Amino acid sequence: MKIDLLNQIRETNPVVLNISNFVTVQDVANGINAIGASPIMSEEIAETDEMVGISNAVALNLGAFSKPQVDHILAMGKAANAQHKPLVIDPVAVGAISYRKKVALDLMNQFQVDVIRGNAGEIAALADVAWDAKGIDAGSGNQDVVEVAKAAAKKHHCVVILSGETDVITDGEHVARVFNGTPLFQLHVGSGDMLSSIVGAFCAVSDGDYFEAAQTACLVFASIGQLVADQLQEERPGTFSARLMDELHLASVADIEKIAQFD
Ligand SMILES: Nc1ncnc2c1ncn2[C@@H]1O[C@H](COP(=O)(O)OP(=O)(O)OP(=O)(O)O)[C@@H](O)[C@H]1O
Ligand SMILES: Cc1ncsc1CCO
Ligand SMILES: [Mg+2]
Repeated sequence: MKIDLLNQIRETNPVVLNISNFVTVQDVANGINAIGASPIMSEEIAETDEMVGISNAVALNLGAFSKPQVDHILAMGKAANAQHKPLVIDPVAVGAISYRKKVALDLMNQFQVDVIRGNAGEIAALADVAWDAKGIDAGSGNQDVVEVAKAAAKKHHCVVILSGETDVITDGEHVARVFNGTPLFQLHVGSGDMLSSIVGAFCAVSDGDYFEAAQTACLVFASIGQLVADQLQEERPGTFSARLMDELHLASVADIEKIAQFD
């Protein structure tokens, strides 16, 4: 685990280009900014090549798309591949809505993603493993999440992050797990979206080792959430979300090293 990648983000301020969803776009932009990278969002297909050109990573969020946006997402993914920019996808609710799964698979057949970041319900759907996903949430299932994540990574030839109480990160062979976090993340819609785009920021400074970038992003994000939760007297989702932004900006590598739990 190379926690020092956090300092590299803060030193080099990489540009992370996002297709976001209208629900969480502000949190995603501020989360990227707070951790030390530079967000830019796009809604116009005509600017795709130029946008990808100025970016150091691309994050595609499938949280709320219409047909014209699917064309835009496709163009963005293809441009990221053509311009050799790291590409992350967040397949929101593909476990709950069959149309979304079809669109996500169709897109991923036409470009190669470097990292997929989703919860157990989403990753199980992309691995074709039985799971009872619930809307945008993970839902429930009794398969081993490590095996689910490995199957998805092998199927899609990329790094997979299956997030949850324990985050599982795998390239299909090697597996890392992050045990940090807080249930308060679940009370803030968009925690997952923020993580996916922050994975993009870590990929941007990773020299092409996206497995390491993905692990480190999970460790940093989950640990910072845990730091915040540890400071609260009771469950306060509003305070958590504001303090999360503060600590994404303020937390040091040493703060994270003190509480980091992973294997
Ligand atoms: N029960 C939990 N305990 C500790 N940490 C958690 C728990 N559930 C989720 N997390 C953390 O929350 C963050 C977001 O992951 P999550 O799996 O909730 O994404 P998601 O389901 O896509 O969320 P969203 O609803 O925002 O799209 C990750 O850092 C993960 O480690
Ligand atoms: C609530 C919700 N609906 C579509 S996207 C989204 C935010 C989580 O991605
Ligand atoms: Mg999500």
